[in-house]
Amino acid sequence: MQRIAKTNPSSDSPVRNVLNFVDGAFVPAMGGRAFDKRSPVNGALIARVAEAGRDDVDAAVGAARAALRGPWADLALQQRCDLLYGVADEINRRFDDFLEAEVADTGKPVSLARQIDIPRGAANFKIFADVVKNVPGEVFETPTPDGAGALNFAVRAPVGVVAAICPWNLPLLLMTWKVGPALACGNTVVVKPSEETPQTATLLGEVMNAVGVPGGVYNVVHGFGPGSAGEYLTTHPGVDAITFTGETRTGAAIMKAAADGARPVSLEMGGKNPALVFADCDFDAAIEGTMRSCFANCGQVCLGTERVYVERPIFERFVAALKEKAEAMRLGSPADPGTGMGPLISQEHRDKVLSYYRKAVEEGATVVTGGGIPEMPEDLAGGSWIQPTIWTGLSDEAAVTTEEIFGPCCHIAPFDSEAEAIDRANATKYGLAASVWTTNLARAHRVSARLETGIVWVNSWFLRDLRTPFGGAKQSGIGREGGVYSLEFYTELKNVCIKL
Ligand SMILES: NC(=O)C1=CN([C@@H]2O[C@H](COP(=O)(O)OP(=O)(O)OC[C@H]3O[C@@H](n4cnc5c(N)ncnc54)[C@H](O)[C@@H]3O)[C@@H](O)[C@H]2O)C=CC1
Ligand SMILES: O=C(O)/C=C/C=C(\O)C(=O)O
Repeated sequence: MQRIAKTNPSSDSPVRNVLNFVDGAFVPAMGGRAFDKRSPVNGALIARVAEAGRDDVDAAVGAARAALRGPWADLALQQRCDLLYGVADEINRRFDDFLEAEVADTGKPVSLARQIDIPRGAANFKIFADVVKNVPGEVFETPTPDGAGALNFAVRAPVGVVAAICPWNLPLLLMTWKVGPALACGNTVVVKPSEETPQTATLLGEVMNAVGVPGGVYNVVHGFGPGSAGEYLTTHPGVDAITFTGETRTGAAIMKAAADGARPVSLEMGGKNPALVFADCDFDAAIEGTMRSCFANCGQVCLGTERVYVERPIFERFVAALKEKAEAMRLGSPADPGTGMGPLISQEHRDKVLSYYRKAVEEGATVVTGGGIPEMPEDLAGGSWIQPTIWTGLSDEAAVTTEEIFGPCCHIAPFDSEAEAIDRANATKYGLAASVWTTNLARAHRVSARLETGIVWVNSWFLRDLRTPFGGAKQSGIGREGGVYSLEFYTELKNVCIKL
């Protein structure tokens, strides 16, 4: 096997050569296969990515197993945590490299990735090192017939080799949200990044090597889902647990794969998230927040709002204000600090989003703004650009108001009572996140309590505290991650009973 020290050995070429990372080395696919990665901004070829076959996945899982039993298990908790603090520091030291790679893969504005994606990549290692060092334990004193008693206490052991199947919308953020807690808990990992965003996971391999994380602790295999690295990894018998973020249908397929061997899964899946805007809200804050929740990252955020319910007295004003904001948003080169919105991830995803834009019209929507492909300068014309779009006038049963679109779009509908707003917000198979905009504290409590979602933001959106439980209800997910809640998935609790 050819072993290479850096992610991109042919760095003089504008087209990168992105390799798998197995047992601490960057390696091409054993079968020699590779696929193209194109820029969402202009369609140019930016990378050739090694496509892992069964043999490559097998090697990665084998390396992870060996490290789990060997050098990783030999480290004391403090040493393990020190390495993870080192990873966080090294990501920050190489901030611009990560930023460049993430923006190249996704086309998202540099201003957004600089503020959210890359800092969270580092923070996800630090928080979980803090958590595992500080998590308290419990002791039960158990009476026994001889009067001497017994002590029961639970210790946490790593669950084993963890497969992390990752999406393309927040690649580094969501991948490290899995890898950070997995490693902090003493597991080893094999990551399968999305085929659309191979670079930052690969770059993280360099970071792992630089700070001295033993080979095999962190592995990356590239490829697609069915019939490719995703399927080979999730069906591999050497994988002990699977964590996934992505579409609900894919999550269901992964659950089926995990059933073989009765392996645990953590699933963070789709959403059709509502925002409930009451007439007593701080209007400007509600507009600003809804603007972000609908259009940030070109609408490609699982927590994003696609259904907006506005109390009737402020409905017309709200629609007009959101329209004005959407139309003022600047689409353009990610490098330009004034760019508010980049392209969608790919032409394929744009086809999907555009099919909903057409469907909205067929279903009788009023197109308040957008609805198509924007005019872009010649150098960007080959990108997967799309207009931010707002509709009104659809029923709650329309495809556009019930199915996850994952684009920069929302439907706005009026409501007349609190109970009606809650019922309509809950009338979905999804249950990830909701936003509530009101200055009435009692209402905020009442409504939050009745919303069937894993997360409720009141007068905010995507305001994250990494200690809090994060995950979805209904078909939006299984399990919660964040702070100590991540330990439920990434560790096996073992009770030790000592007879005194
Ligand atoms: N954070 C989220 O909730 C995300 C939701 N989506 C939704 O999913 C739709 C499709 O986007 P995709 O990237 O195709 O999402 P996806 O769910 O198909 O892919 C996510 C990851 O799973 C892998 N994968 C796909 N099928 C697999 C299988 N059978 N076994 C193992 N791994 C598999 C993919 O290669 C990728 O790494 C989007 O239009 C959007 O609606 C997409 C990305 C993120
Ligand atoms: O902030 C997090 O930990 C996770 C955010 C997840 C998404 O935004 C997503 O999956 O789109």
